[in-house]
Amino acid sequence: MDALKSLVQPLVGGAAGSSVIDGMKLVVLGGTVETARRVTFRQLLTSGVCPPRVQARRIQRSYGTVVYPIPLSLEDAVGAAPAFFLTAHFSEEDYPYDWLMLWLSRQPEWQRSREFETTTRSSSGFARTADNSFGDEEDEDDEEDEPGRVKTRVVFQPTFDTTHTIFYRGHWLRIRRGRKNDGSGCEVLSISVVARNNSILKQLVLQAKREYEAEAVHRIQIYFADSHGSWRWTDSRHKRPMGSIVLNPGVKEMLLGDTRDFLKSEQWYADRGIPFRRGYLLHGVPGSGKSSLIHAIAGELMLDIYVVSLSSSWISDKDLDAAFTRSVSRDKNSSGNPEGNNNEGDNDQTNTTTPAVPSTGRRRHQRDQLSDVNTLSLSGLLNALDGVAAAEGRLLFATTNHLERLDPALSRPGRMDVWIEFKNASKWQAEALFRNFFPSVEEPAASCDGAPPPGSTLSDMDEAELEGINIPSPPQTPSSGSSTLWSLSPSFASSTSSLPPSPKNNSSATSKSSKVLPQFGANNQAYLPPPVEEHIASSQHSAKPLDGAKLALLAKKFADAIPEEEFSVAALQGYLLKHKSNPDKAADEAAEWVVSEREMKVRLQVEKEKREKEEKERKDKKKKDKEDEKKKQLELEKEELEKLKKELKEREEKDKEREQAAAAAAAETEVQAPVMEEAIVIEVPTPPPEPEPEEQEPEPEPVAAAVEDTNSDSDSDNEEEDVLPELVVQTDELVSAWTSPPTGNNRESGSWTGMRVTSCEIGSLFTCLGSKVCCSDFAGRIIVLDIDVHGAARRSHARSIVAPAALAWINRLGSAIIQSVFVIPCVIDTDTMSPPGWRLDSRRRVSQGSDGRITIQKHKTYRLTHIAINVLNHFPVAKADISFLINDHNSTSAAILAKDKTSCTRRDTDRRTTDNPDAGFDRVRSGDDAFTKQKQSLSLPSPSQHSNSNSDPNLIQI
Ligand SMILES: Nc1ncnc2c1ncn2[C@@H]1O[C@H](COP(=O)(O)OP(=O)(O)OP(=O)(O)O)[C@@H](O)[C@H]1O
Repeated sequence: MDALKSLVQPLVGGAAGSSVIDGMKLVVLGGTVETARRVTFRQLLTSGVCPPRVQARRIQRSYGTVVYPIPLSLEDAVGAAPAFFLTAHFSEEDYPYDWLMLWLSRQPEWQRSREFETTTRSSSGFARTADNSFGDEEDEDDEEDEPGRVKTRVVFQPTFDTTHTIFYRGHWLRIRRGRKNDGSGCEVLSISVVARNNSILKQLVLQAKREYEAEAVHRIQIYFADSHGSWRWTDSRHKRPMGSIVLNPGVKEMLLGDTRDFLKSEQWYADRGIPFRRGYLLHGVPGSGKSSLIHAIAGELMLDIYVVSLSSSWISDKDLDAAFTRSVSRDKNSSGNPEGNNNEGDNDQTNTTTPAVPSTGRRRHQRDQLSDVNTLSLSGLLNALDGVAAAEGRLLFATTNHLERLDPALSRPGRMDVWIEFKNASKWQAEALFRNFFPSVEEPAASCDGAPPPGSTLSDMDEAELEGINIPSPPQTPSSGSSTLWSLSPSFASSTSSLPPSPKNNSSATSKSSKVLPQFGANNQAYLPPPVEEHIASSQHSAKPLDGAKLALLAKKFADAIPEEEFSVAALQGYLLKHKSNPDKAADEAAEWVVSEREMKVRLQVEKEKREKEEKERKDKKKKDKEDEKKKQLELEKEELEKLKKELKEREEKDKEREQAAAAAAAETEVQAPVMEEAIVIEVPTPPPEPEPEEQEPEPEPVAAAVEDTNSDSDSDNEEEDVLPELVVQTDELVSAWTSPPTGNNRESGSWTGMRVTSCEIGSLFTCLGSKVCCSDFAGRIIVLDIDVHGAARRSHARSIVAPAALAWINRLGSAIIQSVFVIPCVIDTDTMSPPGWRLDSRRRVSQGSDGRITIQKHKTYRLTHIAINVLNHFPVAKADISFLINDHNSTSAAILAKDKTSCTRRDTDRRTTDNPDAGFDRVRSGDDAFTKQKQSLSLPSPSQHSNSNSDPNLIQI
């Protein structure tokens, strides 16, 4: 200390120096004590006496509590300086960030930052109002005077991760802008201060909030419900003065009185157990001021507007309910930030009296994809309006143009307490509108600055907190301070977005136009100025203020010309806007406008009717054409059916004759070849046979016997089918199986396309095939439709229904491109055999080997036999092209019948043994007596006759 004294003494000298020395003593002493304390503390931490977290907490406690969530890390705790600071962090996802940014933007230290960036972020409140903003140098003068011009203001702000020091109320604040480390990129403002407690930070936040609100007090914030059930800030609008709304006398006053009374009556409602909600239903013609009135009332009551558009594509019961139950209160205990947002839980320390404008960050952090399905139900809407969880303390305005379409449940008292009808403009309204529209020298133009109601004061608490703080313009709060104005309107957005230039703007425009500009030639003496040309005179953008008498006269003239309740106020406003610089013209031409509007209305009506008529005619014609086509199709099908029936009948008769002839022939040859008679039966397939006992097989007789059995007994086949596995396939698979390209060398023989259909309504089968399968897919193929007809259906059914239906389908496909189609309806005698659905018969295989041979494998030969017969007789199939793998005795008949074409193989699985796999194969040679006789008895058509061979009544060949 003496050394220090000796150093300082010469500098300060004498008695004056002693006080300085004392001060320095104090500093050195304080520094020593603090250093000792820190060293001790660090030792405590590093010694591991307690875990770091606990230590950090202890440090936090020992250094005082923080107001806002402060991630006081261990590093902070052991670091040199941060341990002395109280630090508050403000995320851009929360409103205080905006308040503070606005406040900071007004601080000279902030503006003097040597490292700064610029932004034109106009959506955030601070950017609109920041003092350190600048515009285009050249335009600066004009900015004030050009209403409606979109001003692009550029705002200075210090860059990220730089620290700034600002002096505030006797404290140095260390302020740093940074980003969150959680990957969100969210901006964070950190304010640190050396202080004994957090009150200085509290005061700072409150002041920033007040200033922010003072900026926002002349505006209304508009929020829209988004698809996540949250409120999304959409816009901030100037308040609309109540005086600019022209409604029949008393309506506005009543509504305003009612809303004000409601807002004051929370206790009254609570005492009586009535939900503290009030609903207003504004209904009537479009453009009559419903949305405008809501806007004006919101401004008057200092409330924000939350809009739910029921026609949104995404809206669902859940979303609506979520939106309606969000806290959107202006209550001072609420942040105004809808609860349940991303930043839920972050802001329980904030207090607010007005909702603030969310920053771009909040919009940036949008969640999942939007759904685009409107699933809102009436019950969902009713529930949202006054369900158990429905929000209280809100005014709900619903607007509609079609009252009659509303469900009575929706509009009943309790949900919609006050109904107001909006009509087209009366003469009285027309006059008032005219008066409102044009400025008068006597009346000041309607102000839209939304001056706060007198008497609104700061709350006591806030006053106490803010004692001594200089607040530029005190914000206004609603008297009740706890309500929100809601608009349930499909049209609010559109109507509010097209607000006309406000009277304020008009007046400022007027003042600009009336500004005295330097007049060239004003001092001319020799020549008088030429008169202003008419088109120049008429190009003025705003009218000169009129004196009261003239305005009254013009307004009356205008109103006289406007018919009672024929035009909407919006329409009148549109007309007046056209003449906004010329009130005389507006009044004079009103009658003319009415006439032209009427004419246009008539014209539009006529056009509309014409359009509707044409549309109706077109629809009728389309309907009629469709019906005709359907009728035609039905007739065609009916004709075809008739034709087929007739053909079938003829065939049956022929068959009968042939049967009789065959029977006679069989009787004749009974002794020599009893088999023949049996073979005849093959012509008319009947339910499959019971396989003959093995021992009967080798005899020539069993061939016929087996065939006979095929016709007489179907039950055994059914059992067999039941046992055999079936492959279930989807329709598409089936279709693709049908349409898969032919394989191998099949130019001569054609390729086979086989399908077995079970348990399917025949009509739908063909419809399905017709729609799914392209005709060309069948080109060059031999198609076999092997259709099992189930249950009670019998052969006759198969013939009369299935065959014609198939034929009709085949006709539609276009037989030209198809080599041949065989339809083999067969009868199966059970109802329950197959489960419903499409099935591909896995037991049947039609395949073609690499050598071009077609192999058909099937367990029921009688049908196969017929296929074989027809194939062999109708196609120039090369010898040995077709072989049949048949596992029962009837294969013989196929083999025999095919014999003149090829050396057919019959494999009798029953007789095959492991030792000799070929044991079951008999070779039936051409020229066999048995074969010849069978062939004769079947009267099979020769290959040359294939185009019109109808020998088998169960085979329909195209
Ligand atoms: N009664 C009125 N007083 C003042 N201006 C009105 C009135 N009615 C309509 N307007 C003007 O007409 C325009 C449309 O009005 P607004 O959107 O409020 O009508 P709306 O009844 O809500 O129509 P919609 O039912 O089609 O939504 C606004 O620009 C508004 O200024």
